[in-house]
Amino acid sequence: MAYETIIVDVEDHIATITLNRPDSLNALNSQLLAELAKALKEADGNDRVRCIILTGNTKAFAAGADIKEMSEKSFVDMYLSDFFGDEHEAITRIRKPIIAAVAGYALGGGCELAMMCDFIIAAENAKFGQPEINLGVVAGIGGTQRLTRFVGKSKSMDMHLTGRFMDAEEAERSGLVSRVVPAKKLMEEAQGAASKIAEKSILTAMAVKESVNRSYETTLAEGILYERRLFQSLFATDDQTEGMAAFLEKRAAQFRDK
Ligand SMILES: CCCCCCCCCCCCC[C@H](O)CC(=O)SCCNC(=O)CCNC(=O)[C@H](O)C(C)(C)COP(=O)(O)OP(=O)(O)OC[C@H]1O[C@@H](n2cnc3c(N)ncnc32)[C@H](O)[C@@H]1OP(=O)(O)O
Repeated sequence: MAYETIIVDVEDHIATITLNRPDSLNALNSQLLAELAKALKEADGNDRVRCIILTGNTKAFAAGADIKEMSEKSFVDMYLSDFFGDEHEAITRIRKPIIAAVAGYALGGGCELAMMCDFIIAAENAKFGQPEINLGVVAGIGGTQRLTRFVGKSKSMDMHLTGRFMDAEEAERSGLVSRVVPAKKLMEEAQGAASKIAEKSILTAMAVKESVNRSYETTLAEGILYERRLFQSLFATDDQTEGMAAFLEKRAAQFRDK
């Protein structure tokens, strides 16, 4: 399908989705979000795809929701349509791993989008923030909830109340991002991580994603039980047999998603 606001490239079992509204620093308008939802769903359903990378350009991952588009909305518009409700569902239902490769600005909805991915690899020039307070609103798609869980109340409250940005070094130090690399190495690093994930059993990769995400939804005891049942259930797969046999035979495992 031809997209206008994103670019989709599928190669070597990796789907790379690039946000492509450079004139507005990839502001997330309804068209881009609809195209992104469709592309993510297609990648998730494409048997050739084993890992997804979501990225922007060197200046911006996404500078947030499109302020011009939102400025024309009323409470009634937002509430009756449950604005952004479908978008949240669309990304949280994706079962394959999604890596956010962030350079430049990831602000507001851009930061929230990156946090909904499975992990973030940041370029040294990345800047994260939830500056919605400057617009007279709070974050609207998980920013106050995920950032607080990821970096702690004090830093999250600081960022939401002051609207300040955090740079890549602070983001890594606070646990928001997994790795920081030179901007020119960002896609190489993200593709390297995606390639490693693509070599694993998709069954196990999906189970890992479910189990880690479950830790934000339940108690420790319930989460440990959920994880243990997933661990036990994977012993019913050929991939577990292959993985352990390969180790003992000192060879690379050949997983077949069975
Ligand atoms: C489908 C799959 C799942 C998807 C789910 C996740 C996505 C959810 C998206 C919706 C989220 C809604 C809830 C969210 O919490 C609400 C928000 O995001 S509110 C917006 C928050 N962001 C901001 O407040 C940042 C605004 N921008 C700035 O502060 C500055 O632009 C900057 C980033 C500091 C850069 O400053 P400069 O370098 O000076 O550049 P300019 O300001 O001149 O910008 C260049 C150009 O881009 C336009 N622009 C920048 N940001 C936005 C924006 N957010 N919306 C619209 N347009 C933007 C700016 O107007 C300039 O355009 P020009 O004037 O040149 O035409």
